Amino acid sequence: MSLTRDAVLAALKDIKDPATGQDIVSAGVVRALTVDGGTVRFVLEIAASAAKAYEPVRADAEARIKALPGAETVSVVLTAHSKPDTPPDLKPSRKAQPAGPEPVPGVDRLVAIASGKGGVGKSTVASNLACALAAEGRRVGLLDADVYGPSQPRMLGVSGRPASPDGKTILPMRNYGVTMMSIGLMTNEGQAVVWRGPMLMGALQQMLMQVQWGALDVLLVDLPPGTGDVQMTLAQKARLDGALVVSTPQDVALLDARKGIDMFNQLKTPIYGLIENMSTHICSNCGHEEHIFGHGGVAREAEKLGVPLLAEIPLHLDIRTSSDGGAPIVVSQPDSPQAQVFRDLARRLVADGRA
Ligand SMILES: Nc1ncnc2c1ncn2[C@@H]1O[C@H](COP(=O)(O)OP(=O)(O)OP(=O)(O)O)[C@@H](O)[C@H]1O
Repeated sequence: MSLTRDAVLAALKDIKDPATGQDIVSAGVVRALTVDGGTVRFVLEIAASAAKAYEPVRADAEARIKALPGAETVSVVLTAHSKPDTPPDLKPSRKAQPAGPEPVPGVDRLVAIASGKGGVGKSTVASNLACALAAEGRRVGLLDADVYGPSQPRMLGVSGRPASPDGKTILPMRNYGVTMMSIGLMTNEGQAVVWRGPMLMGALQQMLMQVQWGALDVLLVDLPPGTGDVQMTLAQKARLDGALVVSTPQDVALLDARKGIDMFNQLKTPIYGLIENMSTHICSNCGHEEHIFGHGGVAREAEKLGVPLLAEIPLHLDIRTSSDGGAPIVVSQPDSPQAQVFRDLARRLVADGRA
């Protein structure tokens, strides 16, 4: 029996909206529902501050739809409300946006660096990979789209405001051979920013399309963790060539990484591979190796998912201190074994024509 939109809506009507007490369909929380064969996708549009309260609702909705006859793949994402009352800081200068993904001008390849879970070292991988690609002679850009914790200015030792001489385009920053732009350079330092859906889209689109990236072999995009607006917007607005998914070996991180991979599959973005970070701990005093977070989990997961495991990056104090100090280990200790892992990753991506 094939799954119908009505059957999906009927199942969702059994779920109560915590904010209004109505069912989530009547409360207008369910948006952008598509039912395509056995694939069901929709968003739950909620207030930005209510994300925690709605996670059980999201999980419940996903479980109920999955249990319907004919349901195969179900994607439910939480997205923040679009209240028109707060004007965005960042106004895209173009009004009508063309539908469908566009190439980023001058950029040959657009590659996302994603993680399902926060704090797994996605930004550390992104900055080191960018520097390693630059060391291979590639023209590389890094767009820090981690709206919830932009860390690339600190990791790449970049500060100051990007200039906009004509008021329309933005000049990117540059360090260690990497052309970079970060959402953190466009907001005031230390200022908490609550991004709503449309603001995110505007800011991301502006950073992709209005920054003068110049001619680049590859533009890496450091995404926020998880599966939300930024990921969706990126895949819908820009022609994304592929994604690298970073995970630590723990089960919880892997579980989230799987969700990330599922999302990219649904967005039809090829997964170039998994990167295991904090793979083994190497003691900075004695060099002793220890598998703090377990070992082999990401390799097993990669095999299960049929994607390559591209790198296993050790947990090493120097990786953290170098990033904290504004010179990634690939730059500050290029001949160290830790830097070598990133350089091997860069070489592999170049050899495969992906960077
Ligand atoms: N392999 C590693 N060895 C040592 N420290 C690491 C390693 N990878 C990341 N770290 C440290 O872990 C912390 C989190 O890393 P990072 O900011 O790159 O994670 P993230 O996944 O981008 O986080 P967020 O969820 O905030 O975007 C940082 O202090 C970083 O220096």
